[in-house]
Amino acid sequence: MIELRNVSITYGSAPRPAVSEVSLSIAPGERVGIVGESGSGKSTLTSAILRSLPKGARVGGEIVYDGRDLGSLSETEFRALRSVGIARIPQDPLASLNPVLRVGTQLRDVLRAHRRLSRAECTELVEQALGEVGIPEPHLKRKAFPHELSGGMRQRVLIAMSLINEPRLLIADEPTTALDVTVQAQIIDLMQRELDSREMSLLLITHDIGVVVELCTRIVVMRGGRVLEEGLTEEIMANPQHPYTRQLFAAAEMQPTATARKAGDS
Ligand SMILES: Nc1ncnc2c1ncn2[C@@H]1O[C@H](COP(=O)(O)OP(=O)(O)OP(=O)(O)O)[C@@H](O)[C@H]1O
Repeated sequence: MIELRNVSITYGSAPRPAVSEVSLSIAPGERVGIVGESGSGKSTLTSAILRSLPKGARVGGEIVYDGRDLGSLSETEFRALRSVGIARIPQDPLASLNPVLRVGTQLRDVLRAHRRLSRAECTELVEQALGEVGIPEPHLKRKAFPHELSGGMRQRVLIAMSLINEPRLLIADEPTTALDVTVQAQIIDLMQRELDSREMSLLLITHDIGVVVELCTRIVVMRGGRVLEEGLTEEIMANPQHPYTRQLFAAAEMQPTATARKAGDS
């Protein structure tokens, strides 16, 4: 579905690339997690897929989506492809919602961006989407402004927004980082449920390998702009090759082999 072929990205006049020669493919329905410390190049990679890198950044290699090189599409072609094919859950719910628009209006605008729907149809779909992500009383909450909702509720709204047009690829960039620990667990559960009920691919970006283990079938470990290690989640958990991967497990307070055994037992 999406394939990165030897992708390197350099910002402006930076002396070395932020991302070096990364190759990666995601099949339909596959869930891939990219994990690595701050500065390892994870967000740069997703920005390249979404063509949202700052001016002056140079991208080498190819990013191919459904057989088309994204770099060769016009702005209009890319926008059309993106609105139906690729959606993103951003990192910071508050910064990503418009503070002066009701959440229902923001969801309706996303729906209407590429579908012709009556007002009543929009309202019905918006309420349904809010209900699905566990927002209580969606018929009332759709009229709320973002600041009237808790951080967890706002992240649920963004998840509803990213799913409302049924994308084929969902990109989630640190979707739980801005939330407190209990809410993080609820959002991971919600994402798990939504992923299980849809035929959708996931590219998850995080510094927390625990989140990847919960949600992804495959792990890609990045450091210094390069892929250090890649493999099926259970294989990497059972037998991490690189000391850095073991450090990530330690930072997430997970014992790779012991956790794998526990997961296998259940
Ligand atoms: N707009 C920019 N201009 C110049 N350099 C940048 C820019 N954005 C990121 N970088 C550099 O690119 C490298 C990779 O950063 P990136 O944000 O992709 O890493 P990350 O793994 O996503 O980190 P984080 O988890 O902190 O978001 C870093 O060295 C960073 O300083």
